[in-house]
Amino acid sequence: MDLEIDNLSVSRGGVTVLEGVGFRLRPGAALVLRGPNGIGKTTLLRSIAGLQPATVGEISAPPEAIAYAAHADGLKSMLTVTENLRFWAAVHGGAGVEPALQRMNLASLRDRQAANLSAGQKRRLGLARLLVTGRPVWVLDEPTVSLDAASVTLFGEVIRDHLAAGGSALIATHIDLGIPGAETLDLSPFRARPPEQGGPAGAFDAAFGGDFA
Ligand SMILES: Nc1ncnc2c1ncn2[C@@H]1O[C@H](COP(=O)(O)OP(=O)(O)OP(=O)(O)O)[C@@H](O)[C@H]1O
Repeated sequence: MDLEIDNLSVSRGGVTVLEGVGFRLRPGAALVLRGPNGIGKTTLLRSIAGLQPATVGEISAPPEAIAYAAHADGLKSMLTVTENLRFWAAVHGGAGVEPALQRMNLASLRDRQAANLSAGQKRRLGLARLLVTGRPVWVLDEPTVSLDAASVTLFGEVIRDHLAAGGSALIATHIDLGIPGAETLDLSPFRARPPEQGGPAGAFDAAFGGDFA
């Protein structure tokens, strides 16, 4: 499924942070979003995932096509690793949990409560969720935070397999995930301009100065 973004403006706390964002993500493709802290990467990804409305513009793919991995892993701390994956598989009606356990190197932790996982193990479980959704468009917000080098390499392979199977991935990341052919989109040119420079009312907030300087 294509993910096509056209002339999108997104806001945070009532303030427009990005405007005029457009790109197309085809099956088998990956697009890496870049930009300094505070530019609006998370805000853009949340809007594409359907968690908050865009103020202007169009998003072609329905939220049901999108698997979103946010900063927070969204784990159910009292459930085991396997139970967490079963829960998400049931919610999404996607694939079985065993391949996801194996693929994200979680098999030896299958019966451990999520609350008792390390930060990197929690992150691997959060990413394993992507595999049980069966959804084609992965939207990933800094997915490698807390992962060690081996797990970063592993997750890069998981993404490559997903692309080879016809999926796609939109990724905000500051590190190289080793995905051949991945394109990069720098969000800096889409930063909302202050009103006196022709931007929409409310686009400027003095508090942004530090991040955008
Ligand atoms: N509730 C809010 N009200 C006003 N502004 C907000 C609010 N929440 C976040 N912001 C601002 O919106 C801007 C975009 O934030 P966002 O988290 O999307 O940036 P980001 O590019 O993902 O940053 P990072 O790389 O640090 O994760 C930031 O300047 C942030 O300070």
